[in-house]
Amino acid sequence: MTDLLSLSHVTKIYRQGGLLGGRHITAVKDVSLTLGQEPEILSIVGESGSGKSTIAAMILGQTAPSEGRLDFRGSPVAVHGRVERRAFMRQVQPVLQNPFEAFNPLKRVDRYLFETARSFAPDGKRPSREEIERMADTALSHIGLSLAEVKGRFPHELSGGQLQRTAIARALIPQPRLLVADEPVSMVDASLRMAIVNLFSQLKKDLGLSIIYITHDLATAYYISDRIVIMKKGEIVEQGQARAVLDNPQHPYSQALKEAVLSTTPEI
Ligand SMILES: Nc1ncnc2c1ncn2[C@@H]1O[C@H](COP(=O)(O)OP(=O)(O)OP(=O)(O)O)[C@@H](O)[C@H]1O
Repeated sequence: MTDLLSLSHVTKIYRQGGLLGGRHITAVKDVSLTLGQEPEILSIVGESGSGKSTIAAMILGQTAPSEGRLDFRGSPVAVHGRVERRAFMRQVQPVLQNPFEAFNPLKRVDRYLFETARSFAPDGKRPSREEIERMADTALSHIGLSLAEVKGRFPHELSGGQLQRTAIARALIPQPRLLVADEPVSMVDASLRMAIVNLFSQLKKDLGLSIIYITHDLATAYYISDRIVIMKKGEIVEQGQARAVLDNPQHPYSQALKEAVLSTTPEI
C-alpha cells in the first residue's frame, strides 16, 4: 500500500548573506522517513537549529527540497499552484507554534474558523452561514470547545490553552489526514501542555489522524508518540518506536537527551 507520507533522501540547503561572500547552510541532510496509512503520531525531536522546522515546512509544501523528494499518498507534495496547494492543504494542515501570533489581536477568532470553513467546504461549493457555523462547531467539539464558547471573542479574551485548542480546531476544519504541529505547546503555560499534547492522542484515535509532532521536548514526545525521530545538525541520528528510543537510546545524542529528561522535572 502507498505510504501516507514519504521523504526520500531529502536535503535542504539555504543560502545566507549576499551574492558575494554568502554562505550555504545545510539545514536538512539526506533525511528519509515514512508514515504509513495507519494513524500514527511521529515526533521529530532535536535541539534548536537541528532542522526540525525546515522539515515541517517541506512536508507542508511551503518550501521545496534542494535534493530528494517528498510524496504524499504517492504524489509529490504540492509546492506550487493555487488549485494544487488547496487540494493538498485539505489533507495536510499545520498547527502553528504561537497561537498569539497565529491570530491577529484585532480579529475575532471565529472569523478564522469561518474563513477556513468557507475555503474548505466539503463539496467545494460556497457553504451557507449555517453550514459554516456547523463546520466550525464540529471542529471545536473535537477539542472540547463549542462555537458558543468562542463566538465573538478576540484572542486576548481566551486563555493561551483555549487559543491553542482553537488553532487546532481550525486545522481540523478541512478534515485533514495529517497534522504537522511545530512546537505547538512551547508558548503554552507549562500546566496546560500535557492536556494539549494528550489532545493529539485523542484526535488520532477519534478521527484517524496522523500527526507529526515537532518538539525539543523528549518527555512530551515520549508520552504521546508511536515513533520518535531524533535529529542533530540536520541529520536523523536515531529513529524507532518511542519506547525503544527512550528505554534504550543508541546514539550518544539520544542518550544525552534522555539524561536531560530524567534529570530535570518535566514541565508536564
Ligand atoms: N529561511 C532560512 N534561510 C536561511 N537559513 C535558514 C532558514 N531557515 C532556517 N535556516 C537555518 O537552518 C538551520 C535549521 O533551522 P530550523 O529552523 O529548521 O531548525 P529547528 O530545529 O526547527 O530549530 P528551532 O527549534 O530553533 O526552531 C539553522 O541553522 C537555521 O539558521
